[in-house]
Amino acid sequence: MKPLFGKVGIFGVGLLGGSVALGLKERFLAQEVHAYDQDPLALEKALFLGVVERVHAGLGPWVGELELGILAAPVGALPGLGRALAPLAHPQSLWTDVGSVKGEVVAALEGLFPRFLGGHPMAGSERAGVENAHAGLLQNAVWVLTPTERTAPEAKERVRQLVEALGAYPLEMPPLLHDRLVARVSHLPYLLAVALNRMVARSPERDLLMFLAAGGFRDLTRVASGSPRMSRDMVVTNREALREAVEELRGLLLELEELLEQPEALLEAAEEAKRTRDALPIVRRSLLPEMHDLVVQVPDRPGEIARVATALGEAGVNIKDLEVLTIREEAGALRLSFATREERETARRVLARAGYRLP
Ligand SMILES: NC(=O)C1=CN([C@@H]2O[C@H](COP(=O)(O)OP(=O)(O)OC[C@H]3O[C@@H](n4cnc5c(N)ncnc54)[C@H](O)[C@@H]3O)[C@@H](O)[C@H]2O)C=CC1
Ligand SMILES: O=C(O)C(=O)Cc1ccc(O)cc1
Repeated sequence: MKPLFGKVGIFGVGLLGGSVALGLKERFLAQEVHAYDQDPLALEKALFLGVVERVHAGLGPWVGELELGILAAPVGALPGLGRALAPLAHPQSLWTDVGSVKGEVVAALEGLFPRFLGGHPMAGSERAGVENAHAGLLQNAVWVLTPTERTAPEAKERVRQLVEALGAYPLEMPPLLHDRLVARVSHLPYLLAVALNRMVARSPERDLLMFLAAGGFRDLTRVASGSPRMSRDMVVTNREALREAVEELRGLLLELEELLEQPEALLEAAEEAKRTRDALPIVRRSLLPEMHDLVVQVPDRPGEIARVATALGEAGVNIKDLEVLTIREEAGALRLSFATREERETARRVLARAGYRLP
C-alpha cells in the first residue's frame, strides 16, 4: 500500500520535529523522512536514534523532491527558514509548521508557499531535543490548524489528513484567535513559571526556598524546564496578546490581594477555582472522550506500578491512561484512567482490597 505522503522533510528536528517524524514512521505515513537542522548534533542524534532516514546539514536540491515540508524550529527562526526554503521547494509541495504562535508566523509563511497551512499541536513536554521525542506525544492531542482566506482548500484537506493520521484531533480557528487563547492557557503560565523561579533565585534565602519547594511550586513551574530558546521565541512573538493577558492577571492578583482581608469572599474564589480546575477534562488531552479517573497513593519503591497494573490486569480491568504524580520523595500517587465508570469502580475495589490508599 502507498503511504499517505512521498518524501517528507522535517526542518528543526527537536522535540516536536522528532515526534512528528516518529509518528510518520510508526504509522507508515511517509515514503522517506528527511531532516534538516542547524545543529549538527541534533542531526546526528536523529539519525542514530532512527528518528529519520536521511539528514542534511544544508538546504539544497533535495528540498525540491519533498511532497511535504514541516517546519519545527523555534518560532523566531520560522520566517527566515521559510524564506530560505521557498525558492528550493517544488511548486506543488505542501507546507505546514508546528509553531506555538500563529499570527506572525502564518502571515510570513503563507506568502512564501502556495500550499501552506499553519498548525500547532497542543501537546508538549518540559523536555527539549530529539532525544525526548516520541510519537505518543501527539496522539490524542488537539492540533490547531489556522486556515486563512488564502489557504488552498486542498492543502487544508491534506494537512488535516496528516494530523488525523498521526492520531491527533484537528481544530480549526483563525490565527489571531489562536494567539489570544493560547496567550492565556500556555504563554502566560510559562511567564508565571519564569517569574516564580526568578523570585526564588533572587532571594537571599534561595537555598532554603529551594529546599522547601514542594508539589505546588513544582507543578506550577514545570514548563520553565523546557527549551529556553523555544519558549522565549514563543512569548516574544505573541507579545501583543500576552500583554493583554498579563494585564488581566495583574488585575486579578490585585483583586485577590484585597480579598485576603475578606476570608468569606476569598473562600468563594477558592471554591470557584477548584470547580474550574477539577472540570478540566484531562490536562493535555482536552478533546478526548470522557475518562474516569482514580488516584491511588503508592509507596515510592521499585515494582509498585507493576503491582498496581497486575492487580488490575488480573481483574480484567483495562488501564486507558496513567500518570505518575510525583509529589513527594517518599510517596507518590498514580492517576489511572478507565473508559467506563464501572471499570473505575471495579478498580477501586480491587486496589482497596490489595491494601492501597485511595484518597
Ligand atoms: N516544546 C513544546 O512543548 C512545543 C513546542 N512547539 C513548537 O515546536 C517548535 C519546536 O520546538 P521544540 O521541538 O520544543 O524545540 P527543540 O529545542 O526541542 O527543537 C528545536 C530544533 O530546531 C533547531 N533549530 C533552531 N533554529 C533552527 C533553524 N534556523 N533552522 C533549522 N533548525 C533550527 C534546533 O537546533 C533544535 O534541534 C517551536 O516552534 C515551538 O514553538 C509546539 C508545541 C509544543
Ligand atoms: O508541557 C506542557 O504541558 C506544555 O504546555 C508545553 C507546551 C509548550 C509549548 C506549546 O506550544 C504547547 C505546549
